Amino acid sequence: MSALVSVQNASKQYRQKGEALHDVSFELHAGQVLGLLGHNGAGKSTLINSLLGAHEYQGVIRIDGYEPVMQRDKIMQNLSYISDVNVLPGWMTVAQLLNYSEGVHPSFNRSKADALLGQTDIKPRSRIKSLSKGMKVQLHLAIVIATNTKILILDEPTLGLDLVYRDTFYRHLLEWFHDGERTLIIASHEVSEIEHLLTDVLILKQGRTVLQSSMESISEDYFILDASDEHRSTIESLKPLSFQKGLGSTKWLLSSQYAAQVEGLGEVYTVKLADLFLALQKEAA
Ligand SMILES: Nc1ncnc2c1ncn2[C@@H]1O[C@H](COP(=O)(O)OP(=O)(O)OP(=O)(O)O)[C@@H](O)[C@H]1O
Repeated sequence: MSALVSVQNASKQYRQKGEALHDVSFELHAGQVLGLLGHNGAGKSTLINSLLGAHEYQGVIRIDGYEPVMQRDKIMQNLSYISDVNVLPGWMTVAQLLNYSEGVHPSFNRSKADALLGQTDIKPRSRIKSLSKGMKVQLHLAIVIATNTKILILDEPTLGLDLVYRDTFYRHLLEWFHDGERTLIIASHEVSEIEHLLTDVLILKQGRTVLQSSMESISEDYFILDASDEHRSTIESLKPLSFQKGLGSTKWLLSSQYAAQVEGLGEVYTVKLADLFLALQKEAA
């Protein structure tokens, strides 16, 4: 099965800023959900804009076999993008946008879009600019779902949405995702919110990859040890990635290569992606 997204040694230099992305590589096949993580300025949007063909880059990128800048019309048939910034045309009504989508996308399933919107408070006659932020995101997702896209990129999709909207958004997203041969890239700062959705993770810092792994390997490669402070110096010699002090004990984030050496020293827990994300941001600071 060929990759839906293939990125080899992608780099990007902005004229005024210098290098914002350095030598990033990954591949995504159907069924994979990649979490693209990094603090502000890490290079997430730069990478996404390269995938969308929005700017020139160095390296080789293929979206469903097509090169994003030269073959943008081709990639847009199977690639959709939802961001926190409002990209829907505010002057249109919901019905006009659906008519338009039906006109430009041959595979657009109007009855699917109508059914999804029927579950929301969004009315066909409403102007898009009069919708709340949460409603706009729901509308955008309904259009993406009805367009039957293969590759979806989400850039902080739920920023500013309340918990109920977030929950509905991710529920619809997952139902749609599991209903076809698709891949998903989710860029976010909200690690704990998306952690359970991911199959893979790519963490960037200052344009460079600091962690690239499947979620399965993360729990195999790292663990948390909650140990009494009498063991502090033993554990410190094992190069912990981070630690969190509690009352009389400390939680250490350790690499699995040291598992045998700390046996019996305390309680062992599975590592959360959020712990690892924070530790790596500090470590490489
Ligand atoms: N159009 C541009 N021109 C010049 N520099 C840019 C441009 N866009 C981004 N940068 C710079 O490139 C670096 C990476 O920015 P980018 O927006 O890709 O990060 P990000 O991970 O998406 O951050 P955030 O989470 O804050 O959106 C930053 O130092 C930023 O200032």
